[in-house]
Amino acid sequence: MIILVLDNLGGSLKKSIRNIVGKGRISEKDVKELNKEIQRALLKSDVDVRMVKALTDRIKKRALDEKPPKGASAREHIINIVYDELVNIVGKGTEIPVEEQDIMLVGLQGSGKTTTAAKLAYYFKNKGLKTGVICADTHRPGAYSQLKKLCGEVNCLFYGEQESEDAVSVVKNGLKELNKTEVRIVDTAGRHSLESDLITEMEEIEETVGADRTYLVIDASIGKGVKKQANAFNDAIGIDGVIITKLDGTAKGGGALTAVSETDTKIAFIGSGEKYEEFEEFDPDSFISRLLGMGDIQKLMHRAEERLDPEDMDMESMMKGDLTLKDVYQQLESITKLGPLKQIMSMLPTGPQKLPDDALDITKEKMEKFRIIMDSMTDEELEKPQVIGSSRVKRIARGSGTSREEVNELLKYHKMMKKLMKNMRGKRLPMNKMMKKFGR
Ligand SMILES: Nc1nc2c(ncn2[C@@H]2O[C@H](COP(=O)(O)OP(=O)(O)OP(=O)(O)O)[C@@H](O)[C@H]2O)c(=O)[nH]1
Repeated sequence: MIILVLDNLGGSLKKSIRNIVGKGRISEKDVKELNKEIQRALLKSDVDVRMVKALTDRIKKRALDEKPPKGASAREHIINIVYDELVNIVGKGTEIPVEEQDIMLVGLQGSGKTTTAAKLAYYFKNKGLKTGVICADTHRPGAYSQLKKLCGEVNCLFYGEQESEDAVSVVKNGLKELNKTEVRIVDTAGRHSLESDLITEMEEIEETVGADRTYLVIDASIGKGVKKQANAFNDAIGIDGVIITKLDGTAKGGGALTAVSETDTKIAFIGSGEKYEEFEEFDPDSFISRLLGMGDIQKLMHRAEERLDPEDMDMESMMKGDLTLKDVYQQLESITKLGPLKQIMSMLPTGPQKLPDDALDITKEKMEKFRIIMDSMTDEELEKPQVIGSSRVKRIARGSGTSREEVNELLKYHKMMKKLMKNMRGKRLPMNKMMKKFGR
């Protein structure tokens, strides 16, 4: 799952959007306030200042000039505008062709190219294409063995020449050697700055490979210097897309966004860990939907369809009547089938309440424990958990061989779910309508 590039943006933006309620038309003051939040958050995330200014100017102009479409509230209208403009920056869905191709990876030293080469190989191998990787990094001593080892783990072909200093010749030989593969990935040497001899070598490799796709690999935490770098790579060999790595770190991500905008390309993939599986296609839609707090409903629904029997997830009944502990247990059980509860919650448009992080950390073992605890409860307690005071907690813990903390934890879930359901009920919308309303 994507870690938000613009984590900073999420909370504050949601808050200002939430403030625009019940209005037919957006005021200049509303836009100003919203734009201030957007600017503050984006600048904190290291997005280029001119880019931020241009974005918020466009948002302001459109918000004040354009009339909300018929039937849409001012709030929906502004969400759409912000959404559109953010999509304009990160790029609309990038298509990753699943076909025979030569790929070249370039980037600054340590940006994660070598790791990404293996991740890409794994990605295409999983799509059923025969994949090979060529190590054209003849500068860094450890590059050859690092890539060879990674290719072994991913189980794809590898070509490299440990002793060679001539990257262009290695690439030529590698392409010949791997001519039976369908996807060939060339990992090049990292540039720590843009030395002219390395630029020349990169141009020569690009000519030799005749790459169908050249990806600029960027460390997510890269700051303002990215603009110059991205332009230099783009001028030298032309960039078709950006791969952002290390999104699992304390990434701000603004630098990467600037690179995308500067080179007029799109984010193709994102990497969020050292392992080769921690890599996925960039999905701007879900990224921005969640950023705006609209809930990634489509994804959730899709997953629900994939993994659940329809009767497993009866959201409407969850919202009716009083929740018993048995209901909570059943719902927790079906919801956890969808994925980690925390993730699910982040996808649902549940409104302003914030759930404690640890409360969402629910595992199979925990579910088993809850079941045991509930076995020690009377029918009355199961139907009306509010009757359970501290002496009953003690008794239930003793009876079930668990601790009082564990019993209280189950009761905490009950309270939390009840609150959540109440909140949804407050919207007076049946779930399916709500999905439509928030889904895109
Ligand atoms: N946490 C995390 N670490 C990553 C990710 N991608 C790469 N790394 C780590 O970043 C470090 C540098 O990655 P490399 O793949 O060696 O980088 P490189 O660009 O090939 O390096 P040079 O060849 O020196 O230019 C390694 O320790 C990787 O394990 C990622 O998505 N998340």
